[in-house]
Amino acid sequence: MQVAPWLPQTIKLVSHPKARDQSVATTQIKAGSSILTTPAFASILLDSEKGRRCDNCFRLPQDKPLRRCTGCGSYWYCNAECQNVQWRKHHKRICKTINVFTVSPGYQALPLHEKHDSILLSHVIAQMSFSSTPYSLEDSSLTSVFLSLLPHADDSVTAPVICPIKPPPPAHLLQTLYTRFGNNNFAIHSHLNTIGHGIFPIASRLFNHSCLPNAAAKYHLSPDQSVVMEIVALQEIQPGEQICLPYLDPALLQTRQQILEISYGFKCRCPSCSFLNRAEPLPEPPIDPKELSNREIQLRNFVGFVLRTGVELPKISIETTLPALRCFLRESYMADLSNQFRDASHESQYDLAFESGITLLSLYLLVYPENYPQIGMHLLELAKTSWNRRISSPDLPETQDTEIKSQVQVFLSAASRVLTVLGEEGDDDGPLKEIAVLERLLSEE
Ligand SMILES: C[S@@+](CC[C@H](N)C(=O)[O-])C[C@H]1O[C@@H](n2cnc3c(N)ncnc32)[C@H](O)[C@@H]1O
Repeated sequence: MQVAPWLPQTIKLVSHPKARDQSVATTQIKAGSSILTTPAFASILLDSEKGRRCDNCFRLPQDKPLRRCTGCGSYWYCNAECQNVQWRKHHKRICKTINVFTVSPGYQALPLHEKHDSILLSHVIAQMSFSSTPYSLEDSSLTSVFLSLLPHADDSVTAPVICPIKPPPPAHLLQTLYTRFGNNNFAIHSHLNTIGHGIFPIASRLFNHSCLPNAAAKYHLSPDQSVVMEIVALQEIQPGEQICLPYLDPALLQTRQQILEISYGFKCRCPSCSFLNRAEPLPEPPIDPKELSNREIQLRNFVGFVLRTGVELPKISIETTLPALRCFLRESYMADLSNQFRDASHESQYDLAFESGITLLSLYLLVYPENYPQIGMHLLELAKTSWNRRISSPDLPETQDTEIKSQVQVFLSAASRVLTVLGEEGDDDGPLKEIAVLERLLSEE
């Protein structure tokens, strides 16, 4: 069988009973290794990021303010290079029409996510119009891989209106492209904040979903370039093992199965979903505050995060959750706990923040797979909370101060260990840099 030129050597495609194909490792892949690096076929910034970031490379302004396209005033760039790259890629075809289009009733009537889809589809069509044979389906390898992707299971999805482009595309092309959007496109993020949407056809072709993924996507924002996606192994992957990505946040414990069915057209059978289905109906968390607090202590002991320097994070699977603790496997409980931790940290209620923060960490360790970035980001938040407690109480007795200082160190080293697996990504000043600054300040004391 001929091997596609874009297939990384560490992967082979084999058939999957429900998802056409699956990618399996041909060799052992170490945690933190790069599995695939692939450029965006097309991308758009979220509305909320327009004017804040460069429309080409998605970077925040560096030393000078962004320059606005003088033609339409609706696209912003860091410099002439980025503007030229995007002009040649698609902007030349839409610069004159985009403003009239985005105030038109047809565009205005679209819900926000379809507005994003409409602009992304406009970018794809503008790109394809530049070909020597406009709208050729074999135009480039990314075009043909994109068109080979599985369409959305619901064939009633209809393409939104797009910006007028000359020459006009054949009507069926919009629909052919759009039926691949919902179940294939990616949210582009920087340090877990979504900043845009993009089409990365090779990654879509290769990776199925799991709520316990062994790999994750990160994005590189480099000067004068479109966004590049990198898929990184979160754990050691054995030869023959399927490589999966999370299509959504696995902490959406109750809604994720429905979202996967509606948006992606499949029932998730990962070990975590199978366990949750078996565990239904979940018991309610205790109403009595004392009883709730005791049960939370039981949860923290069960997961076994111990605040000792150099401690390894416990490896624990959701499937082992004791019946009495299953009441906590609710996304609403996790959301409330996360708000409680954030509010208590902001309001300097450090005991409450510490307790809810450790309970939340215990749940993250149960729900997310090993080295999942959310775990590392939360450990960094815990470190910052303990840090703030120290600096806001200069008169703490020395033993207590030493204890909190060592807490900060443990949280920082655990955060660093987790986040180093995914590595640097997104905007320049990321969590790994923050950790390095805090570690330096601690060591200089
Ligand atoms: C991004 S594509 C994945 C690539 C696909 N395996 C292929 O051969 O092109 C997403 C589609 O793959 C299928 N899929 C992905 N993960 C799945 C899973 N865990 N179980 C069943 N189907 C899945 C669904 O049809 C989904 O809409």
